[in-house]
Amino acid sequence: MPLDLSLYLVTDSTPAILKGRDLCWVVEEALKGGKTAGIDILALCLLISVGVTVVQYRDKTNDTGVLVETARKLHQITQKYNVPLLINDRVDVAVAVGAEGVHLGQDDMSLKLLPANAIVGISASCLEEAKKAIADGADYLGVGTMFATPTKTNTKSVIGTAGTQAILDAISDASVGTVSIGGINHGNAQRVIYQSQSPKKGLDGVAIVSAIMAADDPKASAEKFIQLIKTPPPFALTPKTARANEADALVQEVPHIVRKMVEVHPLVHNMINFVVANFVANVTLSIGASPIMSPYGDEATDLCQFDGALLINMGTLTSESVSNYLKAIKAYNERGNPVVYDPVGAGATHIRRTAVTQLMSGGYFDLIKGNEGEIRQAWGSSGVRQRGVDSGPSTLDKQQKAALARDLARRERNVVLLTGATDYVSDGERVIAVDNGHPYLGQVTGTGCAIGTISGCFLTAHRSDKLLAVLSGILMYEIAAENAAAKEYVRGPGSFVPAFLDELYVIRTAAGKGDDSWFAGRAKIQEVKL
Ligand SMILES: Cc1ncc(COP(=O)(O)OP(=O)(O)O)c(N)n1
Ligand SMILES: Cc1ncsc1CCOP(=O)(O)O
Repeated sequence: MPLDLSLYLVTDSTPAILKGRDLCWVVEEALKGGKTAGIDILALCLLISVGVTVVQYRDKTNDTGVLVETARKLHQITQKYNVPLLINDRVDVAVAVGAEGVHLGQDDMSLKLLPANAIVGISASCLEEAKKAIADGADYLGVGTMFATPTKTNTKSVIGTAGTQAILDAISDASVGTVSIGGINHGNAQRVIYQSQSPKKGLDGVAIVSAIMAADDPKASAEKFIQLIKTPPPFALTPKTARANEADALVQEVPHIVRKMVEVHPLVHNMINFVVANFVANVTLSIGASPIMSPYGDEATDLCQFDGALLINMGTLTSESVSNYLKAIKAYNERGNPVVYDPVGAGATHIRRTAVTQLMSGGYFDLIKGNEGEIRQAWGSSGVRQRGVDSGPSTLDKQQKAALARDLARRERNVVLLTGATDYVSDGERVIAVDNGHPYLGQVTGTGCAIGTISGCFLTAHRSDKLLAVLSGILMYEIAAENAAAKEYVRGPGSFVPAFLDELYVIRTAAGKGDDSWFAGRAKIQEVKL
């Protein structure tokens, strides 16, 4: 029997999950997936999996007699679908019913009783456990716990996608299979797979308990998982046809996108550091959008209903910030609204480095924006040490910066903006270098943070091409800075700030009237070919 780990169902017999339904009925529904009645189920499921591909019978409460009886019934069902049945913890039960194998924890029963061809899965929550499981002969690893879950509260550790990726990376030479388990649902399954991917090894599937076993329609739930797993999410935007000069093509669109943003008048929910909040609110108003500052995660449930963007800027992190951010990210992700992440000072302290990992494995960011040190930290480079929030001396040349932005965007299926004298923005396919702006921007606190908020405004207004949205925001912003710095009364950062707000307002007013002259010939952008 083939071992396809793509959609791995772990059963649960507790009343809260089964809700009065028969365990075998739920499992059979999940095995059927979307198979149409009337078609020869066996023939069909051999051709294409549309339901779960492995079943693990996991029952922590019943006695051995019930376990054997239930396992036998389940086995009759799984055999119809040519899907392996594995038994959790109990090698003796697996042997008694002739199940295809077992799933064991690190300290569970010995394998001696099992036939040689039995499938053996072993749980692994860290690298040492993964290595031990491989040495013990595991065919696959149950890697987790991915996210905290009420289904199993006695988990050893919650490792997220970053922890999973580290394990996969370290065992990339082993031919062992891997599934992730813990808190996986329709909203995060794709992200779990692509964020956990290491360069040489990725997950073979996801293991699910409640999102199928407790679903009102287990068949539909399994089918939806299969769809999500089998169709990789697109990059933030893959250009439909490669264009000879991507930068020229994008430039033509920018004034329309700025007009659109002004018309939409987006709301941005800022979870932003207190140093820059006032300035960023004024910048947002000047471009014709609407800011709200709220560090309180529970408010996101209401605020995300306005279909604006969320900005997470961790410039003044506190002990409560991360849990508040995670609540807000979840609310916006579930609603499908844009989320921008500015990992300010990401490499400065151990706490910030940990926060980056927690946040990046806890949700999806449409845009990650930061200086070189921050983007390297988000990528997971070791040894990034920022002095405060500054990037520190650059260690990368232009091509390397462009490649870093592209690779992070490619991995995260999003857009990455690496800021500096030249900005690099990438959606994993295209990389555009932007040379607009003025050195005064580097002399005023908050000018970098405001780009996160501005990007949120543009991502809200223009959702079909995230790279173009972010690029339009940067160009509006940096051209306004150039215009402000050119005023004869601007002599330094102090006089620059009011002039800058004015120039943002001037562009916004022109765009609102359909006048694009502010943009003609001003963009200094080029595509970076890697
Ligand atoms: C596929 C898969 N992965 C991990 C587990 C957890 O197993 P274990 O650590 O033994 O915990 P219990 O399931 O015994 O609570 C699993 N069951 N399946
Ligand atoms: C058995 C197990 N092992 C680690 S988490 C978990 C339960 C996963 O349940 P759910 O898919 O409902 O989060």
